[in-house]
Amino acid sequence: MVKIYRHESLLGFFKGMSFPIASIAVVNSVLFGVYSNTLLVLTATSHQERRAQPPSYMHIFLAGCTGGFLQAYCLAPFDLIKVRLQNQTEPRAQPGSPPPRYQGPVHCAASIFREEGPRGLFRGAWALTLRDTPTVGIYFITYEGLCRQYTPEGQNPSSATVLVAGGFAGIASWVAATPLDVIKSRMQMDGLRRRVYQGMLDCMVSSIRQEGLGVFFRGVTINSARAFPVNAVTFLSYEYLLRWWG
Ligand SMILES: CN(C)C(=N)NCCC[C@H](N)C(=O)O
Repeated sequence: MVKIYRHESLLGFFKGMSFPIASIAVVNSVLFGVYSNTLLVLTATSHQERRAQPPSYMHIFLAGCTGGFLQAYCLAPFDLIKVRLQNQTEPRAQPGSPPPRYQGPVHCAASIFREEGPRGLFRGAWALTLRDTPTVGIYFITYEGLCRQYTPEGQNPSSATVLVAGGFAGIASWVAATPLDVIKSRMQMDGLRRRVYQGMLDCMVSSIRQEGLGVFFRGVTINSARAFPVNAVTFLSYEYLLRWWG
């Protein structure tokens, strides 16, 4: 934090934020929409009926994985732009210094499109899909498991339970996702100047060789600290919106 502040001032902490904000509504709608509808197909029970007839953990996991798989494709271009902007560490343009490579999210998207073609916007999408498919399954299983544990049978979970279960679901899924998150971000940065990795496996092997197994847990603390409040609020909104409109 001190280094970012010294090098890039307060603005450094907000780098690449506009795109995630623009994408978050779309990506979460796809995730929760696909999850709910897959569960509906698998169990033939609506959200309201699910408290009386809880779905099995296998159905919850499968519905979560389906949601994770489909959301990864919507997320891929937004996530790529965020990673490219966050890794651009030149200080803000000063008089006389050359402008940064990407001048903002739209310029970044246009440059990738021009230089690498439409497929360039999906660089790292495979790693993202592998990261999100199982870990979103874990996300929903943790949430449901904790809610059931702390809610009397047949009742809706209280707001406090939803907040805590949502927060821990976020942490559990991010702990599981961090190894592939590291690889995904390296694949997304690869090709910016020259290609370093032959593919995902090569990226994993050379990362372990150069930095040891600890590389797979880089960023896990900050990911978890962010995951708790974000996912507590996400699940609270989801539960309340479904109760009002369901
Ligand atoms: C890659 N992982 C861990 C997940 N996709 N988890 C489920 C949703 C996470 C939530 N949108 C968040 O940004 O924390």
